[in-house]
Amino acid sequence: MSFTRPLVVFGPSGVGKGTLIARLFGDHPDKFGFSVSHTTRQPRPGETDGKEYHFVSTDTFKALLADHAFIEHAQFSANFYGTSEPAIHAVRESGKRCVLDIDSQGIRQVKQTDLNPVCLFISPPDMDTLRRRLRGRGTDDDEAIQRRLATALAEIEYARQPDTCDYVIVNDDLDRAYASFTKIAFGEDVESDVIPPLDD
Ligand SMILES: Nc1ncnc2c1ncn2[C@@H]1O[C@H](COP(=O)(O)OP(=O)(O)OP(=O)(O)O)[C@@H](O)[C@H]1O
Repeated sequence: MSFTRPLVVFGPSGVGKGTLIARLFGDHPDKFGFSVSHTTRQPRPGETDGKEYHFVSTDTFKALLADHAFIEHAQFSANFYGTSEPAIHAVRESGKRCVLDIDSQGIRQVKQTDLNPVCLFISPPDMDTLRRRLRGRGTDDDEAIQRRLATALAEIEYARQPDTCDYVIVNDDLDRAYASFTKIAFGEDVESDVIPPLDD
């Protein structure tokens, strides 16, 4: 029964992962959830430890990191963020399916745990569409877009390796992609798309 397995969604920046996940969470708030990350940043007013984040000191974070507690971690400005295996299990224990939006580095690590994730690659129909979505989103300057596109090529290459993906969805038409995404999220066995050439 794949509904209980964490759903790992990955794909190049700007392909539409966040859009699909936000729509799924909006439509089914009681069925899906993100895991609660650890962070060294200070709580903002209204934030509760264990709810938005597990707030920890830098020393504690580094000790957890040394103990291989995180399946992925990142640093943004001076703050560390990490996703722990127990935090992912906790989502399932609350009766929801855990959805993870992580990069290929994180996936390699998740695959080494006993989390047994379902891996879903969201592919652009072509690279020109990806470029246009990144520009259209308006959150990055040209240099940042170039960096995201360079990283995209590595993510796509990883996705093409045998045994990386359980499913592929080409995010061409959003409603079509979302219909497949919903089925996979609910554990239905759908026919996977094929990653296009992406050589433009
Ligand atoms: N099928 C689609 N057709 C047209 N535009 C889309 C489609 N899917 C997403 N978009 C648009 O593309 C842009 C990028 O989408 P989004 O931010 O969800 O990407 P992402 O994969 O989550 O990126 P990141 O990894 O950088 O967070 C957004 O402006 C979004 O509205």
